[in-house]
Amino acid sequence: MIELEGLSKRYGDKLAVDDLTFTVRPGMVTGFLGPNGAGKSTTMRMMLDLDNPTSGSVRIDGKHYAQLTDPLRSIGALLDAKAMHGGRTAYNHLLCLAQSNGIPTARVGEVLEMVGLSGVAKKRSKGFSLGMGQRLGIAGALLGDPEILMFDEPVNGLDPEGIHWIRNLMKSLAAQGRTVFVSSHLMSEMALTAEHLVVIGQGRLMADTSMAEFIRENSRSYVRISSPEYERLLDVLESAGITAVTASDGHLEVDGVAASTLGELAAEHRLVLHELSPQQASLEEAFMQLTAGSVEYHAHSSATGLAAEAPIPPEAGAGYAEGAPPAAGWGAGWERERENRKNRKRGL
Ligand SMILES: Nc1ncnc2c1ncn2[C@@H]1O[C@H](COP(=O)(O)OP(=O)(O)OP(=O)(O)O)[C@@H](O)[C@H]1O
Repeated sequence: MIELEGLSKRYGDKLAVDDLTFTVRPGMVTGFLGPNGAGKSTTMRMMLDLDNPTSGSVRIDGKHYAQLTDPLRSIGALLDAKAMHGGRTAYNHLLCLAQSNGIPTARVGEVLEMVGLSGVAKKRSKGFSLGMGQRLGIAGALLGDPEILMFDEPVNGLDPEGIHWIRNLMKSLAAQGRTVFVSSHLMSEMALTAEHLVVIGQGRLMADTSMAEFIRENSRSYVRISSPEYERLLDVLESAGITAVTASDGHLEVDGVAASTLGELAAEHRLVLHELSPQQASLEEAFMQLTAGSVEYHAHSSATGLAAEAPIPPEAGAGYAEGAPPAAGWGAGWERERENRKNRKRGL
């Protein structure tokens, strides 16, 4: 278990980490998300005592990092795969780590085998590809067979087979009851790997909740419905008091009504339907929705004619941090369209 309490880090006038309090629990993969510059790496460095907090504390299974006798036996981490002595062979790099943490030499061969680097064990790591470097970093994290593992962008540079491997590795480590804390910008990957999420923006805690809850709270779910009798479908829906919005591809989108209710309504009016499908947003959409107000570095999209939605306050739900920065309105366009339709109906 990793416990953060009031953790803050200031660099000059920049508050990189702002009063973070959360617990990373064993038995599951916890994803650590945040836009660029949100403070993820700084937080992870403080967890490993590589940076001193300005205030607050981190406890690793109840102890400060400095109190751990052989740290690699308690917490293994992959932070920066390039942060190793390139002149050393993969084997010697791991051997040095093992010897400084009282880990038996035999474990070096074991972890090299686990990460698929046995064949290059005697090669200097400076000749390694990005993916090989990541694998060596992961071998270092696994070396002490620790109960807690932390990975910063572990799939960076890995090929599809490598990504699949690390995903299964993290899940199996968590299934063994270990604490697994992982940051990644690859949302699709995170959605497949993490069960719980901690999200930060501008150094502040924005969410500490389950993956399912996070997506549910930060996305719009609706039903796509289409019929060859478009106008009649619209009339049927309107007469039932249901607002539908026409999507750019000509389908109708209905918010807040179950697909089964819509199907029964269509059947009652002998309407042929070509599509009736409930839609749920992805983790990526939910993440962008929550963090839209806290993104520091973003490209301008004026060249493409795309415009961002105006921010509206998020609806706070369970697990959401008080005072989290405002998110852009996921349903703002939808609400506008609903108003327009009402106005058209009133002849405005
Ligand atoms: N050593 C440092 N000195 C000064 N400022 C720093 C230092 N390290 C980080 N920062 C600043 O602190 C903020 C948080 O940086 P950090 O690298 O922790 O973010 P991150 O969430 O890991 O970002 P990314 O996703 O881009 O890796 C940034 O504004 C960064 O510029």
